[in-house]
Amino acid sequence: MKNQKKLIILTGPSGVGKGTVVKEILCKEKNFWLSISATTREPREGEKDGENYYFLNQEKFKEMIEQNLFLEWAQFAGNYYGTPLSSVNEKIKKGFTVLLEIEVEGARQIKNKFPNSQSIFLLPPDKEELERRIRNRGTEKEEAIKKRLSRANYEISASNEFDFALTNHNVDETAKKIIKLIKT
Ligand SMILES: Nc1nc2c(ncn2[C@@H]2O[C@H](COP(=O)(O)OP(=O)(O)O)[C@@H](O)[C@H]2O)c(=O)[nH]1
Ligand SMILES: Nc1ncnc2c1ncn2[C@@H]1O[C@H](COP(=O)(O)OP(=O)(O)O)[C@@H](O)[C@H]1O
Repeated sequence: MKNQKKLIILTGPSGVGKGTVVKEILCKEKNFWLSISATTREPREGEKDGENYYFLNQEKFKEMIEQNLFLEWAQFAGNYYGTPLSSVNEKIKKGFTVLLEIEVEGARQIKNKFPNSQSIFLLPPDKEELERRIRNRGTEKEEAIKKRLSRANYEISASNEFDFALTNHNVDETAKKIIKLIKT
């Protein structure tokens, strides 16, 4: 992968608004492409295989790890998540700016492998707002919410490891700021 500047990492705690902001960015920028990750977590209502994620069982996920088919992978809140290598390579070759919406461990792996990639950490306005956003989203059971919130402290404390840290107050403004960072 030569043009690593076209590889953008968007990270930050669960519920901060990564997915929402990425959607807004993709609406505004037609030359950007969001990598579709593989995961062992159960699909949420309305999520489609091959669209939101590739939903795999653990056996298949581990097989892919052994075959070196992931650019990075990590465990998060009891499940595996990973970025499939081949589609990212293909899109970069075609000239797309590739976005990876991933948690902190995977973000570190990408930073180490591709020093020219750009990394952006999204922060919540405060902890109470983060919890409100996760709860109001209404997609998780209490146990999964607790796991995500307890992980959030650790993730937020890693925010200074990344190239930029932005507070996600407003979706449209955050999307615009990220596009500007990527393009300058
Ligand atoms: N390392 C890594 N993390 C991922 C990947 N795909 C998604 N994630 C992250 O895994 C975490 C959990 O994702 P998800 O279960 O969809 O929950 P949500 O963040 O609460 O919407 C989030 O921080 C995602 O950004 C991936 O391919 N690799
Ligand atoms: N700037 C914002 N202000 C208020 N609510 C937001 C904002 N960004 C995202 N949200 C809401 O917060 C919840 C979590 O957002 P989501 O994009 O799923 O987060 P993540 O992908 O980081 O887990 C969603 O219900 C979303 O609509």
